[in-house]
Amino acid sequence: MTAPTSDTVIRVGGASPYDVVVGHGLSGRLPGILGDTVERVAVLYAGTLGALADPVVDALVEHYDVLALGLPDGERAKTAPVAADCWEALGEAGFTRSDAVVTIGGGATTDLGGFVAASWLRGVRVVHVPTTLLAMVDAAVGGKTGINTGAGKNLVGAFHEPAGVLCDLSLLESLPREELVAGLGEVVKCGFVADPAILDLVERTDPAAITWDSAELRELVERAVRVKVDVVVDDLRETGGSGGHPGREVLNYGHTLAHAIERTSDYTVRHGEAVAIGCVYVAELAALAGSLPPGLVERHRAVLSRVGLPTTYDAASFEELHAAMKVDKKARGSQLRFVVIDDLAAPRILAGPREDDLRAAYASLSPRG
Ligand SMILES: NC(=O)c1ccc[n+]([C@@H]2O[C@H](COP(=O)([O-])OP(=O)(O)OC[C@H]3O[C@@H](n4cnc5c(N)ncnc54)[C@H](O)[C@@H]3O)[C@@H](O)[C@H]2O)c1
Ligand SMILES: O=C(O)C(=O)C[C@@H](O)[C@H](O)[C@H](O)COP(=O)(O)O
Ligand SMILES: [Zn+2]
Repeated sequence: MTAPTSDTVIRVGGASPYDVVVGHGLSGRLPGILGDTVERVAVLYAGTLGALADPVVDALVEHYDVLALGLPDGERAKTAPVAADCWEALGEAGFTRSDAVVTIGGGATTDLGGFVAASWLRGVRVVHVPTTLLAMVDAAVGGKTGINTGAGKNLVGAFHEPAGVLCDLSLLESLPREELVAGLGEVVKCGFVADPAILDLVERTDPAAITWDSAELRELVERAVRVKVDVVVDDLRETGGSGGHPGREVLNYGHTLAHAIERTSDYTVRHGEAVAIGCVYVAELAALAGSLPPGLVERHRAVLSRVGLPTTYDAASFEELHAAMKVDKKARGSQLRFVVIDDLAAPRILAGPREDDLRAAYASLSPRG
């Protein structure tokens, strides 16, 4: 299949509407999004990705005073000292409320850069240019920003919606295969909680054919972005859904265990890989609670492993992971809460599952039990 050449514009409604654009070669759209009241633009980019950031900076210097700030790679960017360095640089350059931030990188960069934009002068405009599949379908969209602390993942942050998101699929050409596969973890998550057509597409496509320039990848990106957009327009700040739907928390499917795995592995396990393991875990938990048929648990394993994602884990004991899960933001007091599904696209919250079930679900995917 050949991907369409025109851009797809997905509108995110709400109090501060913006567009997520999916296409190829999109940096020319930046001035139109930033507007002509902006004088200075800070480009916060993953320092290893200078070759991707340079053309964007070149396009911006024709219109603005540009401050380019290279960040540590990956999760090492999501720390308080890195945010503080950015605040210092913005202060020295005299950034005001009419100036703006552009982020270029994966989800770690958009999370850190989004947080800097949210906190500088209590909020300046930010446009995200995601360079990983995961950041295109998830991290750059929806306004969640944040950093990690010693106590856990994403524990400090803010909701700060971008002024625009440019998903330039051509930027994925240099993305290592294992990073593209990690992004599919969040895509498949969207398939289970909201859009089963994603699962059908992944199951009928040769995984090797899911490449940066394929029509299949583009359809997966657009479908996953629409899932996220539909959720965040109704529950931007994660205060809850209606009619039994978990609201924005649905996007946290698989994330309670995932974040515990990331933290206890010192972030050596990729986020998307941890999400894959976490999705199998909550499927097992839902089956133990009697709500998810065994066939759907196996479908989790099959579709995730088909694209090369892990569905087992043995690098930590249940006790270590259980302790780490307690700092999850969905927890209330000492009660853990999980997003589970009762069927495809039928999510709900499972509050306070029995510790025996938590342990048994882990034993089903780990020899460490
Ligand atoms: N805010 C949200 O809503 C949200 C949603 C999902 C995930 N996240 C966060 O996103 C982070 C994970 O994001 P990620 O998977 O993009 O990881 P990442 O940002 O760590 O990037 C992964 C690696 O890919 C490299 N890379 C990025 N783009 C590249 C390209 N085009 N070519 C070559 N190499 C490239 C990076 O340098 C890095 O080494 C986690 O911190 C997670 O918590 C946030
Ligand atoms: O946007 C959301 O809401 C999500 O939960 C998307 C997740 O994929 C993402 O990993 C997010 O950063 C997790 O948020 P957290 O609140 O659990 O830290
Ligand atoms: Zn995630």
